[in-house]
Amino acid sequence: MAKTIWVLVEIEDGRPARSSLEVLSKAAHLGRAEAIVLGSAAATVAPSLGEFGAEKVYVHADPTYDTYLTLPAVDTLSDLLQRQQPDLLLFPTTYDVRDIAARLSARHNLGLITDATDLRYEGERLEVTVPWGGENVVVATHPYQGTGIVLARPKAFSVERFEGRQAEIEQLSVTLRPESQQMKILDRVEVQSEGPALEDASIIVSGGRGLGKPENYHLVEELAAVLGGAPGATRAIVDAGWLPYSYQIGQTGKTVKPTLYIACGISGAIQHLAGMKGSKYIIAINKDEHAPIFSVADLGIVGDVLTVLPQLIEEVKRRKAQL
Ligand SMILES: Cc1cc2nc3c(=O)[nH]c(=O)nc-3n(C[C@H](O)[C@H](O)[C@H](O)COP(=O)(O)OP(=O)(O)OC[C@H]3O[C@@H](n4cnc5c(N)ncnc54)[C@H](O)[C@@H]3O)c2cc1C
Repeated sequence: MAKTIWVLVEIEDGRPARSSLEVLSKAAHLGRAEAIVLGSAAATVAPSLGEFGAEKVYVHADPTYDTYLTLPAVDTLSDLLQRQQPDLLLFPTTYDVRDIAARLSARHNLGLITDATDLRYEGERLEVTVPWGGENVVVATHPYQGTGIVLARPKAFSVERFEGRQAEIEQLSVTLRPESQQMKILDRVEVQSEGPALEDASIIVSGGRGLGKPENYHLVEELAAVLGGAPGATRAIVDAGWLPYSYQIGQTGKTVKPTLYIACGISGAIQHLAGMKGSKYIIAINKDEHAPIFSVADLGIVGDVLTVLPQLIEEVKRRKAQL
């Protein structure tokens, strides 16, 4: 029998978030995909989800979900889980959803596998692929019967269209508990940046501690700008306060998959590689010819970033001027 897979669909700017649609498309290939959409824009978003693979959508269009952090969503999903037992909750890895998944796992004693890059059913058994440092992966499963939870990495799956599919819509009637309205969102602050977002950029120029000091990071920004890409960073320089966390790429930062990733003064620690080694082409600039980053690079430049970057920027500008 087809597996029933629930996907929690987040809303961004009144539309379903891309990371949710990626996971919904995957769920539709694995079995019967059912979406849950919560918040003031839920009723508007719900009808479009059939096109992305949902066969059924549970809707609760209540603004409380927009105002309070995660707990109202956890309550609603918990109520739904008590009434129905899907085979799997397949969720995108985002800040809120990570929190929701952890709380559901604890409340209902459900197995939780995080950081998935792929999953499939082998008969009744779910096999989840999880990167495990360097070139290694592990295949994990939920050993017990019943619902399991998997959090998938962003960009692990593509968004697909299921032409003509129309989802059945069920309005949830849930009473939201006042005791779950304790963490109120006071303000939403959008970090202003020019050029494409890191997650969407097809070219990323990323800087590390090899840049020497924060004032040199402008070289990374300049190269990203002339190439029409986005600037990124390692945790070392984010932790050092050079840049906000939104720039961090790696295991505890963003996972990116651009066509071209240029690593400048980055050693290539496994935690950094975890977030960028899916890039199609990697260029590394490092003065240490034995730096681990060269093991994943398609093109390696052994040299001082402070010398190489200005030359590269000038050369790109010169060639662009000739176009
Ligand atoms: C649990 C955990 C999670 C982590 N998560 C992340 C994560 O999400 N993202 C992440 O990035 N890191 C993460 N880290 C940290 C990671 O282990 C490394 O410490 C970090 O990636 C190193 O950053 P870096 O390459 O900028 O610095 P370094 O490792 O110090 O490397 C600097 C490099 O620059 C080169 N260099 C120096 N001067 C020059 C120059 N003038 N020109 C050219 N090259 C030069 C050096 O040869 C060296 O290779 C995590 C660590 C842990 C324990």
